[in-house]
Amino acid sequence: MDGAGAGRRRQNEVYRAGVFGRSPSVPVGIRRLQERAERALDARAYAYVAGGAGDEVTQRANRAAFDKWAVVPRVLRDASARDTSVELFGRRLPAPLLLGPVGALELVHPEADVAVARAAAATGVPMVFSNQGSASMEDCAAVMGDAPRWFQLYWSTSDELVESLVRRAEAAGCDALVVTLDTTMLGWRPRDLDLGHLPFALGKGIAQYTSDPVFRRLVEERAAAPGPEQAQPRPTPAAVKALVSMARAWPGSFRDNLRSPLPRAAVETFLSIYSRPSISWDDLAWLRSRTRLPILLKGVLHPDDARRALDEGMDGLVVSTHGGRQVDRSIAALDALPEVLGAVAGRVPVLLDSGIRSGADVFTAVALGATAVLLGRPFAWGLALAGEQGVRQVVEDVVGEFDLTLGLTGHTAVDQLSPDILRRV
Ligand SMILES: Cc1cc2nc3c(=O)[nH]c(=O)nc-3n(C[C@H](O)[C@H](O)[C@H](O)COP(=O)(O)O)c2cc1C
Ligand SMILES: O=C(O)C(=O)c1ccccc1
Repeated sequence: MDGAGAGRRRQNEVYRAGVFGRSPSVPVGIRRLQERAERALDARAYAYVAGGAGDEVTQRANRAAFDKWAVVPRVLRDASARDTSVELFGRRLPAPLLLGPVGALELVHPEADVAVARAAAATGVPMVFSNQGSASMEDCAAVMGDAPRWFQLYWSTSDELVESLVRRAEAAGCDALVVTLDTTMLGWRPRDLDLGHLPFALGKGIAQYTSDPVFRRLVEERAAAPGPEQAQPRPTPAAVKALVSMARAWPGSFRDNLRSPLPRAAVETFLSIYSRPSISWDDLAWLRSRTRLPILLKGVLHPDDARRALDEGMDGLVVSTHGGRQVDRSIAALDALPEVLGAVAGRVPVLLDSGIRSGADVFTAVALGATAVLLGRPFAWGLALAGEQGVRQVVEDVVGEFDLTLGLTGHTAVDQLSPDILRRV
């Protein structure tokens, strides 16, 4: 779908549906949407998506930060014809909105990333493929036509794997790379820890690895040359699940694979490879020299880091707290945005996520100066309840409310928004 005008058409559809009484496939209001998802999901899947780090102070602060801003609408400005589209890295998007990277979505719905990819393509809103996806970027791209998509990278300990992922993202038609920097280690997440859940989530987010030629070669090398025989501890149920998903990822009979050293080698390789906590600024030049795609850094909250990112030739930032899942008591994303914008001074796009729940939230973030925002948990709730259609409706609802808010505050285009329309309350 073309970007310009798409938002408008969609909003008309939303209205028509409402006026003629077609009931939505998932609740329109975010609270009921999440309540319904909580009832539909098993306790561990719900805890995994809903939960945050520590006492979830940052997760709440991400929402409270929006409540500290109020919109002061303007009247009598003819807002009859509106355009919600924005241009980002040379491409026109239907709204300042993307679907953020969310890993292990198979916990929520069997069609996982592929259902999200179809919904993204249907709405024209870009999908950011997660490095920890439950489906490979190639399988997602295959259902998207030439609709926009980006790839999110977790920096592996293997440069070879990083390079392979980048080449695959280019070949899969991705328009940008998002390097997530706030999750070199998974945060302290009591809900998951209490349910003994983490290895299980990791096991559902391995498709980018098991579909990767470099990863597969490393696993086969490890399986062929096992280290000295060690007494293996009795695997936990979660570890058994991880072994089973790894065994499924290789060709050949599942039973034979499960008996072979492959699954264990795959899990060991994955655990030793998937993250590199030693990553530092010096590593960025290496990535910069290996791709012409725009590179954005996700998880930047400090203005000095924003300045450094520009010095390193980065093309954009995503101000994010990872949805409050990483550092409890970290500053809320929206509270960090103004200083980051000050440091960037308009030189590159600055995106934001963490706490976006509605079109009114998109409006506030964009009015404060964000170029676009990423949606996270809300589309996962839509996916949980109604698969592709649920994601699609959540996206259409957010864009529809954004369009209405734009018009009802006296604007006809996104570039008219500025902090003038907001007051601190
Ligand atoms: C279940 C779940 C899985 C996530 N997985 C990833 C991931 O694989 N990569 C990544 O960069 N961010 C990941 N995130 C963070 C999101 O991209 C985004 O920053 C966050 O969801 C924004 O917060 P919000 O959902 O509360 O708005 C994940 C978030 C959730 C809720
Ligand atoms: O849960 C997350 O927030 C996340 O980023 C992740 C990391 C590893 C596997 C799956 C998701």
